Amino acid sequence: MNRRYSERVITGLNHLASGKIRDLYAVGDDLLLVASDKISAFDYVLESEIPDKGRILTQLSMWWFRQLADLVPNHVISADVEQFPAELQPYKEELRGRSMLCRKLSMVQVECVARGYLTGSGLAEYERTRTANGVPLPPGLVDGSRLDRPIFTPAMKAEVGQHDENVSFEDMAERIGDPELAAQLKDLTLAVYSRAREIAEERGIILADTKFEFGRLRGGTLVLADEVLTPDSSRFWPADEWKPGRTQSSFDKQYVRDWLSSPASGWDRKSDTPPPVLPEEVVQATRARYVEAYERLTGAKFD
Ligand SMILES: N#Cc1c(N)ncnc1-c1cnn(Cc2cccc(F)c2)c1
Repeated sequence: MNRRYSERVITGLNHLASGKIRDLYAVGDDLLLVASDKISAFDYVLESEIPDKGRILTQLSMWWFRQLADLVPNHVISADVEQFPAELQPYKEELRGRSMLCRKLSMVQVECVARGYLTGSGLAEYERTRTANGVPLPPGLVDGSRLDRPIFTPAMKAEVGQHDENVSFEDMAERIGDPELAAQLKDLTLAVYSRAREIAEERGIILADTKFEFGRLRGGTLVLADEVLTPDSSRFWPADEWKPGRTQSSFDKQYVRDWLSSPASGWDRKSDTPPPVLPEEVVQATRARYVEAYERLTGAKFD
């Protein structure tokens, strides 16, 4: 396992894997997803942590799973540590609010991305070919353009630390060897994104794009996995600052990006050096943005 994350791993639990921000453990036949307070920016996982980020994003995921339950089943058993198995009870204060006990799935090896707006890797391909994952798009689109209808832009999962490979729908269908499943992934991804985008826009937040992961239960049912519709798996933009033709302001990471890009940080993004520790005021302002996103979307106070 990558040494960088070793200090985060809860010794005594059966650790399976670590992503940049989260850790995965085996608990009997189930899995435990634990979100840290780490934050990434400019493709680096920063040394600084954002207090409560793991709890805020886990509780946001749980809220979205409940909002979407009529559209798609999900893998969550419980996010209440009081209901966790006995072997987890010694760790319950460390796990409280930031962990989800989930059913172990046979994961579909596709990152199911829905885009309602053009930016990032989708924009880069469009600027070269006027397509996104091989899908022709209208002329004249710019960074942040809202698409007439959301598009499905799948990616094949890459090794940790590498970027996923954007592929066409047809290529994805061939590589998973199941055209029916490919069509189901596309339909579900677009339906769930469309519902979530509406909910977010009613609350002044643009859900520009998002990445879903799906897996199958033992009986074959396709369910929504991983975390969903958080600022780590999606691009959240403040709707009142949206202006196509420029880089949009990130709802949650703009303070971090601006400070790291400013002379105050002393950091050169083009250098191979990792970003410096964040000033406390940037940490606290970023925490406040995560709390604001949670409270505006769910209508509940974060406590
Ligand atoms: N969700 C889920 C899931 C499931 N319900 N069943 C089987 N496998 C997974 C699963 C496998 N990789 N990941 C991503 C991942 C990697 C590293 C750390 C993380 F927190 C998360 C998720």
